[in-house]
Amino acid sequence: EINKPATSSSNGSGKQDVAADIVAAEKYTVTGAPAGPSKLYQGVAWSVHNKLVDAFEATQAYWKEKDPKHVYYLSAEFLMGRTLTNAVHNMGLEGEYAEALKKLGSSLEEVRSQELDAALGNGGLGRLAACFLDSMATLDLPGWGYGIRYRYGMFRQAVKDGLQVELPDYWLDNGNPWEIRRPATQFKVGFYGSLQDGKWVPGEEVIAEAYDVPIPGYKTKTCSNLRLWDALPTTELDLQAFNAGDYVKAVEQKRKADEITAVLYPNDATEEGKELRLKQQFFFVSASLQDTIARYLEKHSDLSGLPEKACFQMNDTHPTIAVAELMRLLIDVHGLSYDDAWAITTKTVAYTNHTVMPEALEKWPVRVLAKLLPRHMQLIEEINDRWLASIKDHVAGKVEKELAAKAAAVAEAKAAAKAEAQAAAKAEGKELAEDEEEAAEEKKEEVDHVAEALKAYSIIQENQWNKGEMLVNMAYLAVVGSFAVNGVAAIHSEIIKTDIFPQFVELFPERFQNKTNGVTLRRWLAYCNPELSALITEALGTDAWVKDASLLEKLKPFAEDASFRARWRAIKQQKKAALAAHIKEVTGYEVSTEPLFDIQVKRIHEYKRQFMNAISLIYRYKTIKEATPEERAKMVPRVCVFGGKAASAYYMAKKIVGLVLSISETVNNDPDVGDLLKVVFLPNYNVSEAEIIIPGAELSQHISTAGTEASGTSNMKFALNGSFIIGTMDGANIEIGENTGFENLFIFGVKAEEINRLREERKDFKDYDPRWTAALDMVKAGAFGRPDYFDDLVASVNDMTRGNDWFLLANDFASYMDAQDEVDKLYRDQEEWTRRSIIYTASNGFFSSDRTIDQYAREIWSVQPTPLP
Ligand SMILES: CCc1ccc([C@H](C)CC(=O)N[C@@H]2O[C@H](CO)[C@@H](O)[C@H](O)[C@H]2O)cc1
Repeated sequence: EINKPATSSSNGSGKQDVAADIVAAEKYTVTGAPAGPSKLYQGVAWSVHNKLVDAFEATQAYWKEKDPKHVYYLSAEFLMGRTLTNAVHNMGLEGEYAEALKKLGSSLEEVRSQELDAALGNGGLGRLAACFLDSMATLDLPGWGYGIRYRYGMFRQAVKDGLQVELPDYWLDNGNPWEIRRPATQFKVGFYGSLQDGKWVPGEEVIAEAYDVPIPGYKTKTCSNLRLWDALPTTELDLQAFNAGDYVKAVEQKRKADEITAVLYPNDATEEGKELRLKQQFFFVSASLQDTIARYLEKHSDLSGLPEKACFQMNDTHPTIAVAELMRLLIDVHGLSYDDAWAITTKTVAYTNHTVMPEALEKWPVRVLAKLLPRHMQLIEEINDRWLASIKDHVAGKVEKELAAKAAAVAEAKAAAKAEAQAAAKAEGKELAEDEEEAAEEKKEEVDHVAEALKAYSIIQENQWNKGEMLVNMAYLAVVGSFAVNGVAAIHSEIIKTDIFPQFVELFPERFQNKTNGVTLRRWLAYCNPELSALITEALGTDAWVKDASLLEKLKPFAEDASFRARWRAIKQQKKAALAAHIKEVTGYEVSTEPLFDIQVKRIHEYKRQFMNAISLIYRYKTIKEATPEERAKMVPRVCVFGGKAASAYYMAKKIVGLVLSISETVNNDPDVGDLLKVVFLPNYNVSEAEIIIPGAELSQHISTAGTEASGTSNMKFALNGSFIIGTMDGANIEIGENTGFENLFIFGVKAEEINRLREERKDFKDYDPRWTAALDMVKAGAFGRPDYFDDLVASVNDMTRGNDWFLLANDFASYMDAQDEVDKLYRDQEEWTRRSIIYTASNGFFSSDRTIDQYAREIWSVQPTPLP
């Protein structure tokens, strides 16, 4: 079934003649591209494909036979990036392929840049899923990822006339050697239609076809799976319609199927609420659940055993329709009772929350859900009714207590008032009259209170911005339908308990956990920074740290060794040079490698405060312009790099990109500035760009308003590559500080617990830092061109009359600037800087996704490592 391009036989030594392999596989390439790196890349990729398939089949066959419990990671996004380097190194084939490519007059370095990124994700959430797959395979954990095979991934970002433009991501045009099409693995998925005597009769049906992407573990035979679903029409061409000349109708079904998996929604933290988005979510969830149940029933007949053999982890609320779909499959298709189905569902499904931003929490209008998925809406209503019924007494008890307390307070106040009035009346020699109907009023009120209080627990709730419209709160459905709920960093897991789900924590506190994020050390240190990795391996005398990150701790003593520091610094310089070359190639800007390389790369979002960074650079520019030669001589030069995509419909984020580009244009072409400051916006930030940028960084910025960034994962990648962090007490910055020692981080800004108060008071905020005002005045004065264009951006943080600056940039600016001065101060002492840079790498093995996944496996999934014999 699996298509394996014919490759050459072994060269008699049993050792596969990889070079011949590659040449043979080159013929297999789809594109017919002329000889050259891209064709060679295809040849290498297909030859690696074969080795992957062997490992994949062996693993899946073994797990099928052993039938261990599996975890299924349901995610609408998998930001995989490139595969070649990761696959060759994880399978320990780098030697063979380097040698073979040398024979063919090329190298892995040369061919790997021919590969297009698999950009099936927006940012943090999608990349985390990819790191998790690498760790699950490396830890030999039986598990699959389930997602969508988008035809077009995350848009490619280009810059035109100083603005972001979005271009389609034709990532499949040259074929995809990393997937295996499974024409035999297909499931029907229905939409719309109606309920006829309780049975759902879909109005539209498509076929979900599987594509398997082998996921090789590091230094293990285990090769797990990422199954992505593509949508096919039940009938490709409606010949009747065609013959009747209705050509549109003839291909209508195909068009409808194609649109489901056509494109990834490019929003990173604002829900769009488009019906097609829900269609995408249900499509991959239904196919994944049907697939898992079908494979379960191949070995088991009783579905009540499913929780022992499968666990579904929902990557945020995007797959949460799974709660209703599993109920439908168990009841409508497999004939279980509601209670049995609910018992199975709530023992099988778990939910991870990745954001507290209100605009990112999905709430589907009942109208939309009922139209697209009438049976599921019916089930969600039943789930909600039974849920509210099950907690009614608890809530009534609470209301009673609160009312009693309030009544007592009111009575006390009344009694006091009455005593006072009576005393006053007595003083004037008059009697006081009793009033009946007040008692009646109290009685009536009590009834409403319980109903009112229950609303706070209801999965189905009224839209507070559009009275009368009912919404399904997908996060509430996820919490009620899951046996475990976790946040992605310590502070975040506390915030979701206190701010997002307090009423649920009250009822089942044990369900709430924390699982601090992590990143794979293979891609994000060993493979993107082989030079630094070689030095670490040499120092530790082993490369075991790549699989056991806690061994990095042993690097600490080397920080005190000057010669080791010199080699460490030399490698950082090397990586800075590589980054500088990339900047030159992509932007044309020449940057020196002497300055401090200061990086902020992540999705553009107001809460991530790229704008505050930009304002600080305007002031740095102003300082340079006004400085005397003596002062300039003492300044620490900087190369400041920005990277990140703005969601295509996110107006303010696009303005921020525009401002950074204007600052870059102005500063970099200002002869007065020279190498003292260069500002660069690197377009199309993605996984492959990150692999070049992160090793070349010396300072990375994670400056979100405290309490807004759930975790962050680039902070971990920078820290592991010896790059300092300037940041707020937010997300995983805090745990990085705890591991690295806060004295080694440049922490600034208000704390999460102060935010609400400061937001209250922000309208009377007066003490603007003069550096802030000076910088914004330059923008308003047109120092960076098109002042009108930036007017509302400036107003968004500087005009409290318009109730702005929600993310408190003005509040944090002074301490941010002071922290930046601390950075300059330390950078002047390169020995101390390097010493601490080594401490960063040595202290943050905790942030390996192997540690994270090991915790999920033990504390949520109850899945055991099942390595091949
Ligand atoms: C409905 C649109 C939408 C799309 C994506 C999202 C994601 C949850 C946003 C996201 O990527 N969150 C990031 O997840 C990372 C992995 O846990 C965290 O490290 C980041 O802090 C968090 O912003 C929300 C809403």
